[in-house]
Amino acid sequence: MTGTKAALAEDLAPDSLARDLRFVRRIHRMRTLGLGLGVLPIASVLYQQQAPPFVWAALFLNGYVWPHVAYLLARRSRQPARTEFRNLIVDSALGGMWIAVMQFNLLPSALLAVMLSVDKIGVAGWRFLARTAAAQVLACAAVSAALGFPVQLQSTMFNIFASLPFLFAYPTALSTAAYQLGRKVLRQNQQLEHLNRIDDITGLYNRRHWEEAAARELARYMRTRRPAVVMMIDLDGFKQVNDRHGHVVGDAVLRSVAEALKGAVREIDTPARYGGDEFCVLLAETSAHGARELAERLRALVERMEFPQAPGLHCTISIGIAEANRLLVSVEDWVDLADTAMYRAKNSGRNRAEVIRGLV
Ligand SMILES: Nc1nc2c(ncn2[C@@H]2O[C@H](COP(=O)(O)OP(=O)(O)OP(=O)(O)O)[C@@H](O)[C@H]2O)c(=O)[nH]1
Repeated sequence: MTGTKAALAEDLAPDSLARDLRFVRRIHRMRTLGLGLGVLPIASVLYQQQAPPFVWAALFLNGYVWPHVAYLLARRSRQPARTEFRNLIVDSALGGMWIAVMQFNLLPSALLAVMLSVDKIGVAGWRFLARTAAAQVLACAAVSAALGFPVQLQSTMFNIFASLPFLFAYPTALSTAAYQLGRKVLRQNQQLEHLNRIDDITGLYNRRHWEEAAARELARYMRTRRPAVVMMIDLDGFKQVNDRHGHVVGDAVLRSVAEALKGAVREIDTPARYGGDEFCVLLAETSAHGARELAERLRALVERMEFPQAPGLHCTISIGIAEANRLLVSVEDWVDLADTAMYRAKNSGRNRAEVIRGLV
């Protein structure tokens, strides 16, 4: 597997540890920033309340120790993502607790409640928010009840200033993370789309991609009457190669022929694996005459090939060539024509190229 393919497979796997750990790291960064800055508005209220030292200690632990504890818990867990979701619920509960301790001081409390909601939606949507909000409300109600339901809504200028860094920095960081995630998904979709068009064994384009390219070329031919050729190439007696030498050697033969094909055609041509032991090439701006020269070169190349895994093995190919003509209605017609030429080559003794002429 190529690096890209391996990374993509890992990301798309239903249970990928590496992906979970990336998720845990992302949450750790957001939590460290959010709590680091979230401490400021809470501290401004505690300062005004002249809170006792143990409350300050609790704030310090929550703001600067809990992010690292949560990270370690998730990292060491067998199911890091699941543990991280649990940590996020704890975050919300602790947030609810601080709202009660601040006696619902309006701006810091609203800020805390909003930030703890938007990041949950960003991580896992509205359903998850419902769970975390429940934890937040319960913790808030319990602590407020324990304190005798004190309410002091008014926010001072000091509270407002202390809230500003959190107010600006956290949403910015959240939207940056969401943007990066969106870009990544887009990139992965593009990679997937590309991989869906590549043949695994040979690395050539597959039939799906090739047929689309051939349809475009046929449409171009109909508009411009510029020559174009479809070439079908089939290995001779490939079943025997597999039977005698095994499928690993068979695959190596397919790869070698694909390499020869890639090396022989021009940038504007489209070689592909049509399926099984059959290859196809779309040759733009090429007449049947030019295609025959290429076919001959290719035929000679394959005939001379040697395979270290199977000394003494020699392979040949039969090639059918069909130029585009105005009676072609579809790519299938064009392929049929080239296939007919290829079967003629097989029936005439193999290891040769045949051009089909005229409008069939
Ligand atoms: N190793 C390998 N073999 C494949 C693959 N795909 C198809 N084949 C084999 O290719 C062989 C094609 O055989 P046939 O279509 O009968 O043709 P042939 O033996 O080449 O005979 P002619 O075409 O008449 O010369 C079959 O044995 C398939 O199993 C593949 O990806 N790898």
